[in-house]
Amino acid sequence: MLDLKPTSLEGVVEIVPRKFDDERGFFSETYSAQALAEHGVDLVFRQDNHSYSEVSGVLRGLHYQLQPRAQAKLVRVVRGRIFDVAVDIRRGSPTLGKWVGLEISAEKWNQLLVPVGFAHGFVTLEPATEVVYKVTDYYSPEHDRSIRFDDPQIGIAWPFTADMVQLSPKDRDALPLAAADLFDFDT
Ligand SMILES: Cc1cn([C@H]2C[C@H](O)[C@@H](COP(=O)(O)OP(=O)(O)O[C@H]3O[C@@H](C)C(=O)[C@@H](O)[C@H]3O)O2)c(=O)[nH]c1=O
Repeated sequence: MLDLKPTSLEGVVEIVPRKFDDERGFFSETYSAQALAEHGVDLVFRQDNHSYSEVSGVLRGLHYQLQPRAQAKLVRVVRGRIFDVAVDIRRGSPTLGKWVGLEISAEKWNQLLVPVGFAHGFVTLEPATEVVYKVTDYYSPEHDRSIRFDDPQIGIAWPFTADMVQLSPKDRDALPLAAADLFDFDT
């Protein structure tokens, strides 16, 4: 049982799994292929990822893998909070370059589904934040790409200014959208 909420970008959806609280704590099915299929989401996930960020303001992104190793992602937070972002990077898409961002947290128990064709990134809003996400293909460094998180052409309203965030060297050297390898709209 889960709730599916559309966002302003078609295909990017917020998912809220049911959570059963009781005197011991809670129980929740955090992923059910069947429950997602009932909502028309038919994906095969092949890898689970878990990242830990020590401080608030750690920004990872905007990342994607090119075809044929593209990944859809199902993102959740088991500790702390993030501002999670998906950007449409499909050439020919009516929403090319548009972004959607929302808070994903352990407290809200929500998830973000980022389809193939979108770049993904997040910034931590609390220290010791742990993000756990499923991806539909294996990591492939040759296909791995990063787009600048602060590309003015995209204009993401991050909750931190660029001088406040902590980036990896790869993300510091990322290309703007205009210079990036994109997807085709029909992929
Ligand atoms: C992403 C990834 C990284 N690694 C390794 C490579 C590197 O040595 C180390 C850290 O990698 P990165 O700096 O790319 O990690 P990170 O910046 O956390 O990358 C992640 O960011 C978020 C926003 C995403 O959407 C993910 O798909 C992924 O790109 O982990 C793997 O072994 N498997 C993987 O799937």
